[in-house]
This record gives sequence, structure tokens and C-alpha cells, in this order.
Amino acid sequence: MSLDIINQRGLVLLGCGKMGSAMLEGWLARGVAPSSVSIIDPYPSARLESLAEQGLQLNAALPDNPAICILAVKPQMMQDALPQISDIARGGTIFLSIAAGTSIGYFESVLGRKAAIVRAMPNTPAAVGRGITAIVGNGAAGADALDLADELLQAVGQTVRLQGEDQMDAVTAVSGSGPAYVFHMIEALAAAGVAEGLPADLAMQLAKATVGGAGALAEEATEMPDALRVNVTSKGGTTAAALDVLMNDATGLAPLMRRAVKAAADRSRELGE
Ligand SMILES: NC(=O)c1ccc[n+]([C@@H]2O[C@H](COP(=O)([O-])OP(=O)(O)OC[C@H]3O[C@@H](n4cnc5c(N)ncnc54)[C@H](OP(=O)(O)O)[C@@H]3O)[C@@H](O)[C@H]2O)c1
Ligand code: PRO
Repeated sequence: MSLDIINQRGLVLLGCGKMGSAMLEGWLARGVAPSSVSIIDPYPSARLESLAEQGLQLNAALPDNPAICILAVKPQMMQDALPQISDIARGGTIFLSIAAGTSIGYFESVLGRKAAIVRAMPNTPAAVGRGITAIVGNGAAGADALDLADELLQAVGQTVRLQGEDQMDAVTAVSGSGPAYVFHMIEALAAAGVAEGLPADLAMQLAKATVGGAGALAEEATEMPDALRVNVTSKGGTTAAALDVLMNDATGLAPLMRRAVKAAADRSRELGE
């Protein structure tokens, strides 16, 4: 399936902040015409103002029956924001939510059970085409609806389909929030380099390239990460000394990551209550 249907019927984006704009750039790069995009956002960015000069509809009347309507406001803002798209046809439009925690049941209660609703969890590497998005649909979202949502999200990276919505809290905690954990690891690695005597800019360059390079190797190599780790680790060498600290059963990274991911998943569940 191509994205032609978006250019024919239109795409509505409710909320165009960090995640909405990251995805928008991917769609425009994949051939979605600015004139087929309608955005509702109270304080549009300079980039959106400039796209409006190329035909993008900004806080203007919405198409009656757009191909897809993406719900990309904060979960806490959803209730106030949804009335702005209430005139959109329920039969023909796919509603795609990227909001953390907010359940398909909630959207069905507002939009009706006949509305095709797809719930997705993307992540910010979408801004450079390297995101990963998990999706799951409601009963009214048939194969065509899921395929269109999937294709749209593939414009900004990989996609995976979930077996059930109950996986979404864990997905949110791993890949939705995950980029922040990795950015913090870069910060921590650079700070540790400074503590060992490196200038801050050099330590940051080393940390960013190391995490970026290791991430690319982990994705491209045929070996699993545990084998790649062993490849770095000389017996009795420097890496082994560091891994003794990082792989400590009680105080190492694994129990810490377990606690962090649990906190995120618990918060996702709370947002859905
Ligand atoms: N950021 C991520 O890494 C990420 C990843 C996956 C999913 N998500 C989900 O994506 C959604 C958006 O997150 P975000 O990080 O992009 O947040 P964000 O940067 O705050 O974007 C939300 C946008 O919606 C606008 N907005 C607020 N009230 C509105 C209304 N009534 N009608 C229309 N637009 C309104 C906001 O404008 P103002 O800024 O002026 O209030 C902002 O531009 C959230 O539900 C989040 O759970 C985020
Ligand atoms: N950002 C959103 C949050 O922090 C959802 C996943 C990433 O709630």
C-alpha cells in the first residue's frame, strides 16, 4: 500500500510537539504533501508556520473524512483536546493514538466502538528515521487500517505489531522511554571520563560515538549483544574490571534497569486509570 491515500484524503495531527513533529518530518520526507496535512496545535513552531506557507493547514477547518487522524497530545491533555476532532467521520477515518497509558477503551468511549482505533508507541529516534513503534488496533481496525498505520509509522523507523494491548505498558517502558535511559548513559559515561581526567568535550564525543557505534553494531551484527560484549572483554583486562562492577547481581545495571523499567511501566498503567 502506498501513502497516496493520505495525499488524497488528508492526515490530521492533533498536537505537534516533540513526537508529532519528529513523525511529521518523516512523513514529509516520504512524500506526504504539506497540503494534505492538517495540524491542530495552540502554539505552532516556526517550522509549522513555514510549512503553512507551502499549503499545510494550521489550526484551520479539518477535512470531513481524512484517511487518518493522529492523536499526539499529552495523556493529561487528551480529554480537553479531543472535542476539536469531533466532527471527523467515524466510519472512514483511522484514529491513531501515540499517547502513553491512554487505553483503546478510553478512545472507544469518546469516539464510539465503530471507530477504527490504533494505539501506537513510537520513540524519538523517529526524528532521524531510526524509531521503533509498536502498534495494536481495536476490533473496528481491520487489516487495511493496521496496514496504513504501519506504513505511516515505517516512514520513521521500524514497526512491530503487538499481540494485545496489555503489552503496551511494558513496550512504553522499554522503547518509548528507552531513548532517555540511553541519553542518560551517555551523560554518565562522559561524566565518568571527566572524573578520570578528560576534557568535557572530548569525553562527550567519546561517549556519544561509543554508544552510537555500539548501538549500530548491536543492530547490524549477527551475534547477540552478550557475544558482542564478550568480544570486547579481554581476560583480566580493563573491560572485565568494569563489568565486575556493572554486572554485580545486587548493585549492577540489571537490577537498576529492572527497577527503572518497572517504574515506567507502573506509571503507564497509572496514566490509563
Ligand atoms: N516524547 C516522547 O518520547 C514520546 C514517545 C512516545 C509517545 N509519546 C506520546 O506522545 C504524546 C505527545 O508527547 P510529546 O513529547 O510530543 O509532547 P509535547 O511536546 O508536549 O507535544 C504535545 C503538543 O500538543 C500541544 N497541545 C496541548 N494542548 C493541545 C490541545 N488542546 N490541542 C492541540 N494540541 C495541544 C502542545 O502544545 P503546548 O506545548 O503549547 O502545550 C504540544 O505542542 C504524549 O501523549 C506522549 O505520551 C511521546
Ligand atoms: N515519553 C512519554 C512519557 O515520558 C511516553 C514515552 C516517552 O510519558
